[in-house]
Amino acid sequence: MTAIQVTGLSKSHQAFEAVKGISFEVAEGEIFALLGRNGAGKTTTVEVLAGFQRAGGGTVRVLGLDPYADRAALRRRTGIMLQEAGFFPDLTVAQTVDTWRDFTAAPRPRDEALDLAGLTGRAGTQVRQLSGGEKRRLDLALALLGRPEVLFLDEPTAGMDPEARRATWDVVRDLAGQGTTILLTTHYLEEAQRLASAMAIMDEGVIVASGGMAETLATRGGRVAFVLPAGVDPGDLPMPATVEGGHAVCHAEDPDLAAQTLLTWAAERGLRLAGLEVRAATLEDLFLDLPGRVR
Ligand SMILES: Nc1ncnc2c1ncn2[C@@H]1O[C@H](COP(=O)(O)OP(=O)(O)OP(=O)(O)O)[C@@H](O)[C@H]1O
Repeated sequence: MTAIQVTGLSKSHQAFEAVKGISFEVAEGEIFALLGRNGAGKTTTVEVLAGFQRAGGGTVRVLGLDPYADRAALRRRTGIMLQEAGFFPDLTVAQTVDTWRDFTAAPRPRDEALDLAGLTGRAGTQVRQLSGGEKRRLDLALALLGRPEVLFLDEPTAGMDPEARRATWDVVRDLAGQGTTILLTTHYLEEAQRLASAMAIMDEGVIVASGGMAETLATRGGRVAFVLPAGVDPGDLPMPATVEGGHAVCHAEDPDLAAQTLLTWAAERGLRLAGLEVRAATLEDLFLDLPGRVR
């Protein structure tokens, strides 16, 4: 079933059209990444989906409801983690969660929410003493309190260290595994690639690429890189290559086959391909290939 449906959505801030007629769907239980450089229109889209702003044009449905007109009904079924959390700095983490629990129907127990967000050891800490990444975790704990069916995460791991980021990925995956639909925005392409099964890349208010993550990347082939052996001219290689910092890079539809061809070619000449790296296309490759280098 479709959990989020966006059809021809547009939204202006005063005279500025931040979102210009975008369409996409997110299936129930799916993790969907909305990507794009600063100012692309991601947060505006999330704010419309969360019912904070009314759609300017087009239609938006979340769990079959209009997020703006039906926001009271949807608030009980959705969770949101926005970029700027408005916490009370003097409250402790536990007090903050308890305050939010009072406003949440059938909330999770405080300890469960803190545990999910990796904040168990910080329950007694004042919010003002939390690091930036810990504040993001507190935000996540609050977004999870109501066991939402749909969760909006706007840059959920910004400022987190690699360990906290990975722990958050596990939480997000577990939630999706339990059927929660998750729409996230992120500037960490590795995060999007690891977590999301579908994505849309926005630029200046429009979607410039979208589709299933694995399918989209599979159509882009991959690359083989190695240290260009001394005395070898890139033109001598059995396939076109670019040279970046002494490394030859060959793009190929089938990178494994390309690596075999290169290794055979090298063996016949008694050459070694040091630092050989074979990999499928990444989301970063996709971004770099987009017109105008969307980032
Ligand atoms: N309240 C507002 N008033 C006027 N312009 C706004 C407002 N909110 C956003 N904008 C503009 O709309 C455009 C889209 O902003 P938005 O926050 O949706 O982008 P984003 O893709 O989320 O960017 P980022 O990655 O930096 O968070 C930007 O050019 C921004 O300056």
